[in-house]
Amino acid sequence: MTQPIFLIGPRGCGKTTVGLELARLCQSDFVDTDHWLQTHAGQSIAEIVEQEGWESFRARETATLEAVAAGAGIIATGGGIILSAYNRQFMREKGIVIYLCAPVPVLVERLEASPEEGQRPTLTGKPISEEVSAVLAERDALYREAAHHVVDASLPPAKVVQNIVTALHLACAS
Ligand SMILES: Nc1ncnc2c1ncn2[C@@H]1O[C@H](COP(=O)(O)OP(=O)(O)O)[C@@H](O)[C@H]1O
Ligand SMILES: O=C(O)C1=C[C@@H](OP(=O)(O)O)[C@@H](O)[C@H](O)C1
Ligand SMILES: [Mg+2]
Repeated sequence: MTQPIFLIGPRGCGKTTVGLELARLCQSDFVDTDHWLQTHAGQSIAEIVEQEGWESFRARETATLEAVAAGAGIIATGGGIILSAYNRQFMREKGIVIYLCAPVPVLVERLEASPEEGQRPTLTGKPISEEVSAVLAERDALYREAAHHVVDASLPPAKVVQNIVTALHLACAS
């Protein structure tokens, strides 16, 4: 692997889970932009958003993306990374971008089981089921615009990983 692989998609599609497993299989480095950002800030995303607002978080997210993309590993991004045209173009030019695509009911079920509110403060103030539907309707076209490949993320993690390995012709164990 000579360039980074960016995993994009909505909250709950499995970017962090699949990214970790893919990195393990391919013996690659793994970075999660949300984890990196929170560790370096010494604050959770919920705290940053509460104290400084979403715009400040988005600026930090872009700085994080630039910082972590120097290597050639697997990069799990946050669900809103594609809101910035700069980020979309940066990822496309710098590496391979994969959209983990899953339908609303699957995302809602996962997020209700594992809300991780410190990392996922509300985006709309609506209940999860309404929020996921509204946000995906706004962002699906942006995920597709940014992506080189779209994979079905409703499958079990190991299967999603395998489909990425196949789509990218990666020389990893299977
Ligand atoms: N392919 C999958 N099948 C079943 N559950 C999954 C899958 N991918 C992720 N999950 C679960 O969904 C939740 C959110 O996953 P996560 O990797 O944090 O998503 P993201 O980083 O895209 O927001 C976690 O509880 C995780 O275990
Ligand atoms: O969809 C979003 O706008 C966000 C998704 C979160 O990441 P995950 O997609 O890993 O949950 C995190 O970056 C932040 O709460 C914003
Ligand atoms: Mg994540």
